[in-house]
Amino acid sequence: MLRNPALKAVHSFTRRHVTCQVRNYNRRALTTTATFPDLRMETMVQTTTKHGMDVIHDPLLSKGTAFSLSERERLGIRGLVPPRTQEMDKQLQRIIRNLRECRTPLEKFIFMTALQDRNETLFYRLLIDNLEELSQIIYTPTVGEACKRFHSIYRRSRGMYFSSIDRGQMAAMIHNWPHDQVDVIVVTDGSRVLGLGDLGANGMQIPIGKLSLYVAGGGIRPTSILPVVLDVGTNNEELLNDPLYLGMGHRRLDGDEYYAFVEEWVHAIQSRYPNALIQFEDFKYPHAYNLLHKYRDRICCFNDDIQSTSAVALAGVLAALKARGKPINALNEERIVCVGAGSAGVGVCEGIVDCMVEQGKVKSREEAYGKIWMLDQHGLIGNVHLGTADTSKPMPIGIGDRANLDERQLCYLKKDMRDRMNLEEVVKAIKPTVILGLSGSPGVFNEGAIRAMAEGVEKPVVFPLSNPTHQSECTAEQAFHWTDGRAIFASGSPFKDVEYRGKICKVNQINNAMSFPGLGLGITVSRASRVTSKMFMETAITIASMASEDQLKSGVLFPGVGSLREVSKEVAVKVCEIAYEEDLARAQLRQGMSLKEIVEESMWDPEYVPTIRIDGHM
Ligand SMILES: O=C([O-])CC(=O)C(=O)O
Ligand SMILES: [Mg+2]
Repeated sequence: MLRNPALKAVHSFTRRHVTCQVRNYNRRALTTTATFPDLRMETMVQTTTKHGMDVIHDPLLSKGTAFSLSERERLGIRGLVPPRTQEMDKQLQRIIRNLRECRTPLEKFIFMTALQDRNETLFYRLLIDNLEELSQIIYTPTVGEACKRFHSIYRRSRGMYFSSIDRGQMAAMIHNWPHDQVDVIVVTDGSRVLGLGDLGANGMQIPIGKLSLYVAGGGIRPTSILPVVLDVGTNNEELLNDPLYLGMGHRRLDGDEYYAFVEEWVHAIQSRYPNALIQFEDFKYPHAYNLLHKYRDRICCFNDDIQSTSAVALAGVLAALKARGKPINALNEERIVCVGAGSAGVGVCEGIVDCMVEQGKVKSREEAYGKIWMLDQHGLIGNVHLGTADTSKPMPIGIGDRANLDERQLCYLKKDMRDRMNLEEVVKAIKPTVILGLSGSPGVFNEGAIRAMAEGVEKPVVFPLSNPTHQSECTAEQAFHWTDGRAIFASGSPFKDVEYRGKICKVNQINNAMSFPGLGLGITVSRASRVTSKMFMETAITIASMASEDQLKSGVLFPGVGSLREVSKEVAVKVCEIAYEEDLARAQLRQGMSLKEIVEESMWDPEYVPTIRIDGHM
């Protein structure tokens, strides 16, 4: 039956499919070698039951103008695309030329989305080959603008929406998703999108953008990802009053109703995809923490804004110690100011505290809390009994209410300092060595504060981490000018390097994108059942060790987003190691292969593979 050498080749790769496929083509007398000139002994193939226009309109199958003649023949699309078969490099030339003609980042975003909707292989090739430039379009910062405008630039559906009208139906609905294998799910309720606040269902662009980076940076398969919005309503008046808004037109569910909604969704996911990693994204404080606390020991999940941001910020601080010529286990010698007390602020500080405790140079957790001064939108979390500082000019930072501080935030309360001191007062009083911005409030790192900081330390570590760019606590230019070019600088969104008095001052980007694709890859490869704190701490240490001595000296803390695949590989290997060490891995290790080889081999690379049609009744 398998006389044809090409069919034998396929047979050795996907026995089940090809045996069936042979039957199929036998019936149509298409078993000559000529039908499969593109298949060789070692050829990878993808199979489909689709035919004709359905192939062309499926972005996971479509190759646009790159279908070979024999593929056109066997997929029933002969004559349905222009006659010349165009290799991928030619397609890329055309795409790049068109992309360059887009005038604004948002136009580029719309262009990239359209490409993703037509041909995912080409989309990911383009993205991977131009990661530094294009991650700024499909991800931070442009994705922020795209979220705000989601309901007006909406073209085609992607991902799944679970909304308040779906209660009681979610377990059935999850079966509408077309793929049986899902490895990574990114879910948001749109309540705190980047530093932009409540954007309701418009937040969908965030899971889509994050998952595109999972594929491009972490080598996860595009068929194995699922972006999700939990549409529990919105409190954004502008959206509620906009007749074109696409989400539910009621205010947010809260309290028990909210948690019951999420619980039903988790059950639905678990019923179909029990092994999938769930990334909670852009949930407002304290829901973000409460959900993490509820689910982290029950399912394979993490919160990106709390845990990944924490890992990358810690990586940045550790690398900054190295750049200053200090050992990385001297974290306890730093004095750290954190502006922002929401999920990211508290998450980052907890990661630093965990690390100080792990390094063994503090006697207690309390001592570690003492090295961090936290400010919320009213100023320092200090001692009300000592009086409150001038509140006539409240700091415009963060969301939330000073009166609602919880036990996580109160750990940082400074008993010996007045409550609500402003940033400059705090800086003058404690002379910090590191200042972190996780406030979502632009400009809060003001000149007075940063100049005062620079007086007390040779190389001030200035990390305004809020996103997107216009929410940053200060600009790179400001940081270098106010510190005479001495700052070690990193921001959440990209800035260009700054020239200051003839010297090029290096800008780093500390974004959780450096962490989550590698983490997801490690979890997927090892089939870890849980995501643990150790995985994040080791991720931080791994990333912090990636820059060379020379790079550190020049102010580069670690490789940029352009090297995301290399960073992700290292992180994934570490995460796998921990998964096996902690006895959480469910994948069998393969004999004779190192973890690094297994990770490398499992990374998906966008290239066209021959497509063959199979019988739908397999
Ligand atoms: O999306 C980003 O660029 C980083 C992030 O998670 C956030 O700011 O919420
Ligand atoms: Mg986020």
